[in-house]
Amino acid sequence: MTVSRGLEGVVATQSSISSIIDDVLTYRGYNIDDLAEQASFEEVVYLLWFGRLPNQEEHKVFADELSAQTELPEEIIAHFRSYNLDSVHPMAALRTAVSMLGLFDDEADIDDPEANKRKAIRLQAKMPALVTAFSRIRSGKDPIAPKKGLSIAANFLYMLTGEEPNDISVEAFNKALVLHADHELNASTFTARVCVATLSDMYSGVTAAIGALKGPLHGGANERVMKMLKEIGTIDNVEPYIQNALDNKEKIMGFGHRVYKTGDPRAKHLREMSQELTKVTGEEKYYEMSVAIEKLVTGQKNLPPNVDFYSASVYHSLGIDHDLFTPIFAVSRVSGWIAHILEQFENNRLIRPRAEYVGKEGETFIPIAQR
Ligand SMILES: CC(=O)SCCNC(=O)CCNC(=O)[C@H](O)C(C)(C)COP(=O)(O)OP(=O)(O)OC[C@H]1O[C@@H](n2cnc3c(N)ncnc32)[C@H](O)[C@@H]1OP(=O)(O)O
Ligand SMILES: O=C([O-])CC(=O)C(=O)O
Repeated sequence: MTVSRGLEGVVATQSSISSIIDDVLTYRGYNIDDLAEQASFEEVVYLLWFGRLPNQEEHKVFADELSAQTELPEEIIAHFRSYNLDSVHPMAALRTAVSMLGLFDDEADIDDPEANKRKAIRLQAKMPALVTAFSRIRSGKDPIAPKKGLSIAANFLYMLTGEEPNDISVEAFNKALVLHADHELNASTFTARVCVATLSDMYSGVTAAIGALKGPLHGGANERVMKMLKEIGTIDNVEPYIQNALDNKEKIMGFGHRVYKTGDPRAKHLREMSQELTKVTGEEKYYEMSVAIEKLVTGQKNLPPNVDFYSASVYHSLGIDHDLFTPIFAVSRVSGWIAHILEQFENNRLIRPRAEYVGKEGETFIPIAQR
């Protein structure tokens, strides 16, 4: 048996959703750079699920279908209110809430392609509502319904704050959603596929994926990046802080990647957005500190920043609480998880690798009374 630790380099499935070839990322054959600059998040969701870009009419119908399904069951709102809101992490709340959503979906366990598409719309539509409702409830406010006619990006910011966001914020947030939507066989997407390959349901697959995204080696890194920026505090402290961390062989959050070797193509968009948005907020120091960190880490370790690095200062500049950064990742990535779940169902086979056994052998059983 040959063991590949962390399944590095193992090709576990074929997929026609997104590709990373020579450090270029595409969704359904479209370069991420074009999508980031020109597409709405709704268009990207459509593209991921149905394999092609919508025309204007299809886009409108799809956006209307999504906006008609945002309402949350009262029981989930009540559940949020019952938590110890000082200590529950929003990713944990989201994980449980998505699992609960399955309890209120009459088609949750119905496994046919049309029912799966309807579930996909319900699930995607409710994710922003879940994250913003939890955020408002823990600040002692009531959740607010989305505003008709606003995009998913605009509505997220509206439901979070209660105020209609400006165009710069909406454009930036839409771009962030586009950039995070799918990424080949990353850990959370693989988790979703493993789960539904047992012929379990979509809610189980997405719940499992949220659990995988939560960890700091994956989606949870964006919150940790912001924690690091706050700890560093000033541009003068970047060098000693990072040098000390590198000398102690600590991982610098937001750097490195299993697949990209020359750099993550999403990072440059987020770097640009970070520069623009920090100018607007007057907190340029977060952009400047980030650039200085990048210089040190790439210089010394040859590790380029990944998608999580500059997204931290972007979301901070949009006034978003730091522990909502990873839930926002999930609001976007659920589109990719669903695309992969649908693809897995289309051509399913149980996913069950092997482990090389390295434990004891030939042990003699001693009955419990004699041990
Ligand atoms: C959306 C996303 O999921 S993007 C990734 C988000 N995660 C992070 O930003 C967390 C920080 N980064 C990391 O932990 C890693 O780079 C990962 C998890 C992304 C990829 O990990 P792997 O491919 O397993 O690489 P691995 O962890 O084995 O690292 C290889 C070497 O690079 C070093 N390295 C990797 N990432 C970093 C980092 N961020 N800071 C410092 N050193 C690092 C490791 O210490 C290791 O060094 P060694 O060979 O001297 O022991
Ligand atoms: O692909 C990965 O391993 C992690 C990542 O960048 C993502 O999920 O966006």
